Amino acid sequence: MIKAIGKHKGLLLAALVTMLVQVGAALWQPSYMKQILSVMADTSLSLNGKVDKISNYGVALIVIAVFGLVGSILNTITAAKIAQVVSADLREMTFRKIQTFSYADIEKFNSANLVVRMTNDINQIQTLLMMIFQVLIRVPLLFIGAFILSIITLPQLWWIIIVMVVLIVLVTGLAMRIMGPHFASFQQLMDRINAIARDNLRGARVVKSFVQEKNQAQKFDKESDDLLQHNLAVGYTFSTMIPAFTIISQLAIFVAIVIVSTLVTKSPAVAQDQLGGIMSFIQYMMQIMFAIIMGGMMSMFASRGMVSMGRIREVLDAETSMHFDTTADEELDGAIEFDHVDFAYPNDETPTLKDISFKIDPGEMVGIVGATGAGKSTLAQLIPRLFDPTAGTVKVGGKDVRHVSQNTLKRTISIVLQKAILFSGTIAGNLKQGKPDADDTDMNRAAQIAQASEFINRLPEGYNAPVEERGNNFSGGQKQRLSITRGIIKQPKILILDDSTSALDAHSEKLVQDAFNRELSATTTLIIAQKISSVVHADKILVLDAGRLVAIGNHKALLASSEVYQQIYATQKGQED
Ligand SMILES: Nc1ncnc2c1ncn2[C@@H]1O[C@H](COP(=O)(O)OP(=O)(O)OP(=O)(O)O)[C@@H](O)[C@H]1O
Repeated sequence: MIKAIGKHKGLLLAALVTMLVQVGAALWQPSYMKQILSVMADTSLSLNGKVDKISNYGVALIVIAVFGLVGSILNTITAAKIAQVVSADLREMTFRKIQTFSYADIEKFNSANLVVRMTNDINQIQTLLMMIFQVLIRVPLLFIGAFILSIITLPQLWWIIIVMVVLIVLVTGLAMRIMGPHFASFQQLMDRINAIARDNLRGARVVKSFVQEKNQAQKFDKESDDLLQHNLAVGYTFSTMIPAFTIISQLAIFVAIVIVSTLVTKSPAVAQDQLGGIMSFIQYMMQIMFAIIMGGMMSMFASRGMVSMGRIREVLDAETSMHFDTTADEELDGAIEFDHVDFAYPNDETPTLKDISFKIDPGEMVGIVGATGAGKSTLAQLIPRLFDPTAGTVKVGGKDVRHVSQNTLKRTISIVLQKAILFSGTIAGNLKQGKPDADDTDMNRAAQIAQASEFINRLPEGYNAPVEERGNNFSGGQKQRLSITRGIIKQPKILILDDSTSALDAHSEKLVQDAFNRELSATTTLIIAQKISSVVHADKILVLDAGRLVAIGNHKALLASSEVYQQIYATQKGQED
């Protein structure tokens, strides 16, 4: 953060200078008030003499006030600018950092939580920065300046200032103690509220079809009411704090006036000076009170801002759990090898994969089957290094994936995930995520294999057709075909299809498979499938059961030897019949 602020030295200086002008003007004004009142009470001056002097002081007062006003406006503008540019820098730094996170890092933080950090937490920091550059230096300067000047103005009343300061500090301290814990809860509640809202909106179709609106609303209301309670507690404390300050200051003013009147009555000789002084004294008292209140407010925003700053620092300082070798990019073949691989998800104690070993030769078509939750997707995600195994090694082209460059892995492997995720933009934009320099020929070739060209060509804008947020303007099957197109466009050596034809009808699925056999015969293809019919022709089938590889072989061999495979086959056959 200091680095981010340090980049804007010119603005920092401007904020400082304008703040000093503002404080100077505020502290200077009361002394002129004192002069004006002293002139009025001066019996030795003629009326004309008094008018002349008062006019001069009046002009000086106006000039100082104008300086103060201009200083204040410019300070607000510069403070706002610093707060905005620094928070924009922080937001961009945070986003860039998140882009370097591995899949495991994102899981660890949780994506809703990261969104809150990039929005709400950055806003809190922006407010804090604005406060810092408007009041941080102003508060102590104003406090010390007004304190000294008030005592110089009416030395007899020093103790009133001390008593007032002690009382205000006590009230402010008490209020902070009451409000502090509520601030600490704000951010956690915001995380929870955001997570509910995000899940609800993302899963809008599920919510509607299961008529879950009421449940969702109740869940949301509970968290929102919690937040309300904390907000109310802060509000109530705040609303008692302000009248308490008013009472303290009015009492102090009252006592000061009573004492000055008594002094004046007792010794009229000093009346002129005392009377002039009381006005300035009251103004300084107000400034002291203002400084303490501003200090209190500042510490309130600071406590919220510091929590947010801590949360942003956590992201910026996070060591990514995955480091890629900086070795030169290389050409790897499509061989895959798992050697005694164990894997447990972050924050999960029980391993999802246990002691998995197998070899796949380049160009083979391999099926992976197993009951739901057996670990098929997890196994596939270790090949492109979305996660690292907790034990054992995963090799691609004969090399441990931890010792090849990220670019090499990206070029060699494509994974088409179970859930077809498209980004808003155009079809071409989405396909180019697979190969940035893809031309029309590349797109056409890939789309034909994935059986997507038929519906893309029917769209008036073809490859430039718009894709809405999360690809919502396409059907499930179309989204899957577009994802497959994106996966094969770069002609990878290894293609992993994680249940990626599940939304296609049997005929379309057959067309995709035939096209794969024809066009991608040199590509190692891993097909994770729910249906055995999707992998019967595979060279090999891996059978997973509760995280273990229980059998490996072709369909015929497995039917003869694997009990788990026989069971799956029997259930599915029953369903088909
Ligand atoms: N991101 C994750 N964090 C923690 N646990 C996970 C995560 N993803 C999956 N799991 C757990 O790992 C196990 C294996 O999940 P996986 O998705 O690999 O199974 P699968 O065989 O592909 O299932 P399906 O056929 O239903 O897709 C499951 O018990 C699941 O709960």
